[in-house]
This record gives sequence, C-alpha cells and structure tokens, in this order.
Amino acid sequence: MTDTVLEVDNLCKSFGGVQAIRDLSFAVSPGEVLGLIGPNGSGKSTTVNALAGVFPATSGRIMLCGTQVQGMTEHARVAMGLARTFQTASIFPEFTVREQITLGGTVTLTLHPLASVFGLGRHASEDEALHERVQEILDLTGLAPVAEQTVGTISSAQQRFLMIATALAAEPRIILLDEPAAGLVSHERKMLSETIKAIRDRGTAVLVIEHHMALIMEVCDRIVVLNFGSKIAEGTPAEIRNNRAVIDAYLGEAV
Ligand SMILES: Nc1ncnc2c1ncn2[C@@H]1O[C@H](COP(=O)(O)OP(=O)(O)OP(=O)(O)O)[C@@H](O)[C@H]1O
Repeated sequence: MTDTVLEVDNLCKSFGGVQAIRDLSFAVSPGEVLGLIGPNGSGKSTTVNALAGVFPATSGRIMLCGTQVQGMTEHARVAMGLARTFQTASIFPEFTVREQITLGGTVTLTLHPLASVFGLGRHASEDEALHERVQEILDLTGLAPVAEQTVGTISSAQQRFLMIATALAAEPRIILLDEPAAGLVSHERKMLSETIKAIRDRGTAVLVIEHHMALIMEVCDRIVVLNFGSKIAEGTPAEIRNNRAVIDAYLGEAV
C-alpha cells in the first residue's frame, strides 16, 4: 500500500499482566478520517500513546509514511509527520494564541523556536512561510478573532481548538485527536466537526478517539472499534452502527 500515511500491524502493548492492546492492525490514508472507538479501558489511549511514541509497543509494527517508527522518540515522529492533541489542554498561558501556534510550527524549521515566535529568525523565507501557515490555521480553526489574546484569557473550548491548531502548525501528514469534543457544547461540536472536515480536505489524515457518537458518525470515513484491547469491527459509520457485536459491546440500541 503506497498511499498509506499510517499502517499499524499486529500492535500489542502490555502493562505488566494487563494486555491493553492485542494484535491491532489498521491503516489510514491521506485525507481520510478514521475513528477509534470503544468502551472505557478498551485500549484507545494506549493505541494513541504507542503511535505517538510515549512508550514503546510490546510488539508489532508502526509504519509512518512508509518508514518504521519503532524506537523513534516522540519528537522524531512529529518531525516525520505525526502530530497529536491531548485530552487536557497543555498551553503557555502567557503566550498569545498566535505565538503558541507559531511555536507548534517550529518543529519544521531550522532556527530556534523562540527566535521565530519573537520575529528574530535569520531564515527569513521559512519564517515567513510559517507565519502565513499560522494565519491559515487561525482561520481554519476559528481562532483568528482571538489571535492576539493571551492563551490564559481564551475560553476552554477555544483552548481545545488551540491544541488542534498547534498540532496542525507542525504540518503533519496525520493528526491524532484524543477526545477533542470533551467539554464542548453543541455549537462548539459543530465547529469541531467542520474543522475536522477542513483538515481532511487539505489532505491531512485524521485519527480521532471520541466518545461522542454523533460526532464520530458524522466526521469519520471509517471506524475501528476496540473491546478489551482487540479490534472487534472496522467499517463505515453505517456498517458500524448496524454491527451486532459493536451494539452489544459499546453502542447499545440508541445510536
Ligand atoms: N500506564 C498504565 N499502566 C497500567 N495499566 C494501564 C496503563 N495505561 C492503561 N492501562 C490499562 O490498559 C487498558 C486500556 O486503557 P486505555 O486507557 O488505553 O483505554 P481507553 O479505551 O483509552 O479508555 P478511556 O475511554 O476510559 O479513556 C486498561 O485496562 C487500563 O487500565
């Protein structure tokens, strides 16, 4: 498969006696939104952490844009095109929104991160390209109106969009979104689904973990379902919604 951003083969992760992921395999293509769903404790966060390099997988293979990334640091994986957000916002409250996003983009530059944030870059052309990219991301994530506000003064919902914006600034080939809708109200979730679709439309792959099923069913092209660390189903939202094993393990009859 040459047209694959991320390919996961027989991934396993154990914590002592707990097998958190068992023989998990799936692939994500450019411009595709893949949902990873399942009950609490089914292995979703463990999967994202293993992909991002927070800890090594126990066995199996992770291919990012055709390169095996086992053993690589988190930072190396970001530089190779894998970015992520976290369930909790990690921010610099004294930075402006624009500065924090710019900092997220400096992983692709050769100059010092803070040199770019404070306009001290010696590499003027790449610095200028980054500033253009940051403006595009501010527009895409709806953060342009608060671009010059300090991060500590924006709403918690805007901080969640800022996490996505900061990850996007690294120009990822794939972005991993860990429960992006947590704490958002209805109109903010609508903005989130529009943002996810806009990211996909730029050709960036998206892997999204989420408990909010209406959002998952709306934005995902395909869904992988985990239960007790194993994949129990994979398919389109319509297929997953009607899958008896998924209904029994997770969805119930209401979706
Ligand atoms: N660092 C750890 N040490 C020991 N066990 C862990 C660790 N991290 C996760 N686990 C266990 O691995 C299993 C999978 O947990 P994980 O957090 O990946 O599930 P999840 O699907 O993300 O759950 P949730 O929806 O509640 O976030 C659980 O049994 C959990 O207790």
